[in-house]
Amino acid sequence: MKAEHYVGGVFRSDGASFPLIDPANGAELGTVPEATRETVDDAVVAAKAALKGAWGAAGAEERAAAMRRIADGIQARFEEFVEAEVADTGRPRAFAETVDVPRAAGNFRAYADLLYGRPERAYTTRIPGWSTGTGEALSYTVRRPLGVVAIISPWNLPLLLSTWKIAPALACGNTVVVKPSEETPSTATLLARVIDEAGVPDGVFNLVHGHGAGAAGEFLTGHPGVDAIAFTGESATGTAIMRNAAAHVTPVSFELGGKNPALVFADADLDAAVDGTVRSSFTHSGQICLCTERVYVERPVFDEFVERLAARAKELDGYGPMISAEHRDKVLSYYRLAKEEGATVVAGGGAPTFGDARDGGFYVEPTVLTGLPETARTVREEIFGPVCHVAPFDAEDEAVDLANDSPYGLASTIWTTNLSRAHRVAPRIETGIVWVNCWNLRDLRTPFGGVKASGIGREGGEYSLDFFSEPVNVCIQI
Ligand SMILES: NC(=O)c1ccc[n+]([C@@H]2O[C@H](COP(=O)([O-])OP(=O)(O)OC[C@H]3O[C@@H](n4cnc5c(N)ncnc54)[C@H](O)[C@@H]3O)[C@@H](O)[C@H]2O)c1
Ligand SMILES: O=C/C=C/C=C(\O)C(=O)O
Repeated sequence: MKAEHYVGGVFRSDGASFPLIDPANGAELGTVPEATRETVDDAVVAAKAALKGAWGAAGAEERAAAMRRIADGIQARFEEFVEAEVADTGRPRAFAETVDVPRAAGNFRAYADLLYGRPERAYTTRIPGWSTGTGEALSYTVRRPLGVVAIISPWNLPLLLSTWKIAPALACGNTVVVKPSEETPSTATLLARVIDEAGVPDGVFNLVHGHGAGAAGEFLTGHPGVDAIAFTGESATGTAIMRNAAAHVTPVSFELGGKNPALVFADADLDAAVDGTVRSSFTHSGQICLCTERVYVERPVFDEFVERLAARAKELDGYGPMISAEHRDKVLSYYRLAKEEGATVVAGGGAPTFGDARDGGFYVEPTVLTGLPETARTVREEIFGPVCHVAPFDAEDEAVDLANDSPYGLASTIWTTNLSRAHRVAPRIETGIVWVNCWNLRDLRTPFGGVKASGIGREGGEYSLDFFSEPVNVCIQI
């Protein structure tokens, strides 16, 4: 798979290039072109021009039809997408087959359906006898595209998370310039092929590859021609982008980091809670922003929960690597820090050896820790690996306080069979998403996003359409 830029309907690979590394064995997969300031500028200019062309004039039905063709195109190249995502990330094949690729196609279908259901999202209000001016008026609201949207995505769910923004942006009639993570350029390049083949007008979808700080990401988010920025990634990167965007007061939608808590009450179905926490802490080797890194367990079931979770963590096999040597080193540095901070390592805590090609890859062991104070860096900072710290609690209020004592607020999970408790506790947790007796169960129409350092705004269903379009009120005096 050769990574290429796609600008104004043309594939090109100008700029210096950098190597793409297979995280499963450390081998070089190919090279990626690094977009220059000129490449980014060309992309923004092409996107701006496309707003004035056929795409700008297209009705909702036409845009929805184009998005369905894109979904069909992803489906038609299903195998290629799976292979590209597996090669870039080292993730288990089944994960790409059941999550990444179907969800990417699903993102385009979901927003095509939403769009077609309510074509122009126009609301009409006539309120007799009410006006701050003179006489009566008819007001109606039209939704206008924002213009050129910059989409910056991370490496952990490359295709899923970029299409989660591309689809609603296109649904609302915007044009986009996408910069995927430098670690995972391949499925974005394939998507450009699909969009090219789907007959979407030139310049509507543009793709530039490259790094973030001081490079393509920064050139794009600081570009005066960009009308909005949708970003998923680390909270610190969000700060840098916001600073850059401030120069042009560019609106942002941010999905950032987390340090997600799970609360296990003594009345929980313990089998389900253990099973759920194995999934929530270790799926994709903990490299999902929604993964649990803090588990609080009511004291009567604490010992049994820890013992069972640790046993399951030790049995895990077939898991994927960290995305890069650098990220592997970061996660291992937290494993060491945890020990220095006084943790008891009840499972994992190091890097595995396999005796095969994987030893050249970037693997770490699924790890369960206990015994740390809440002030420990290991308990406060996002690690983004297959690791959780488990601590006991004695009362419901204490559990809520522990969950909320974090700079982050993305997702949480409550395990209880007490219905009243579930409803009582859920709204008190300061996270954008609260799951009860489940994890990562996603209805694409629901609001998705975080509070505190975990993000700004919500995406999903109508919430995405609200971000990616601008309500304009038209008032006519009668
Ligand atoms: N809240 C969510 O929905 C969500 C989802 C997935 C991942 N994440 C978070 O993403 C992080 C992991 O992903 P990552 O390591 O790729 O994140 P990252 O912030 O390092 O990079 C994300 C993207 O931003 C670009 N970038 C980096 N610096 C930039 C800059 N100064 N200006 C413009 N662009 C820049 C990168 O090139 C990449 O494309 C974790 O913190 C995780 O929690 C959040
Ligand atoms: O990494 C963070 C985001 C995850 C989102 C999903 O898994 C999803 O939207 O299904």
